[in-house]
Amino acid sequence: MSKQPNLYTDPSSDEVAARLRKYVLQCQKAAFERHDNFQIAVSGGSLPATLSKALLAPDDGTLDDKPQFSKWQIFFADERAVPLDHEDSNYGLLKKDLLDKIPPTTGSPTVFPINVKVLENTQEIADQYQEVLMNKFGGKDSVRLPLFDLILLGCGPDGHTCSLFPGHKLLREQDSWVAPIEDSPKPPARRITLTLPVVTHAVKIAFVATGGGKKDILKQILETEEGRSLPCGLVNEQAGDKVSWFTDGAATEGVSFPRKGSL
Ligand SMILES: O=C(O)[C@H](O)[C@@H](O)[C@H](O)[C@H](O)COP(=O)(O)O
Repeated sequence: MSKQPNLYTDPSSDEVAARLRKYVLQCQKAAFERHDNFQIAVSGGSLPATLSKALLAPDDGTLDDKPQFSKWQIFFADERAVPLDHEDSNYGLLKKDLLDKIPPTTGSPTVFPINVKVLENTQEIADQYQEVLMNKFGGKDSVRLPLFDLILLGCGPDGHTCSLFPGHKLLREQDSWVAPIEDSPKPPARRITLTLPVVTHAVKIAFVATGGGKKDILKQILETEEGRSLPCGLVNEQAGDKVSWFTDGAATEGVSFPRKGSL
């Protein structure tokens, strides 16, 4: 894939959230032209809080500026093998930061958490989550890969994304849609994650990275050869201009990769 990802840099995290809102709503509009719902996957980390700031801001009264939550289907790009009310749960985080704050009059998204009855077996959590995806996106025999309208991701300080970590064998997984990981270097160790082919197949992929703690890794991912083989770099390489990075000035200080102006 020769096309480059889109890099957007705004001065503050509030402005990042405002731009992210516009982008998500553009993706929603494009999804409604293809089908009657908006199918997204989200990660954990700081993303749910930024998403909440973006999506719960007052709208301008037009349909294009409203998240139509009742038509949203929200899946998890990765999840930790813990109960849904555990402080490490990505579902729990999304619930606290976003879902619980959506005004009931706006309509509620349909959310697809992991099956907590099989927590002791990460392979089984992954298999069951893959089955959830098969039901929603067509079985594995009828579609090669699920096609998310949008996947929203974070970027770890080592260049990981979802629960795909640098140098890990999971980066080579080609067959499964959802895979278990028992040795995540970021705690907790036991998780499930969408695989790289699923992530890069999505219609659009957005990374949100803010704060000075991200500047070294962003420079590496966007500007160096070795950064291209990190998980975030592989997404850039394989999905090209389907990928957009939403960053603030602190996260991209010293990064000379060309910025995009408007969305
Ligand atoms: O569940 C997880 O641990 C995440 O999905 C992980 O991939 C996260 O998105 C990054 O580590 C960035 O996290 P921050 O946004 O908090 O830096």
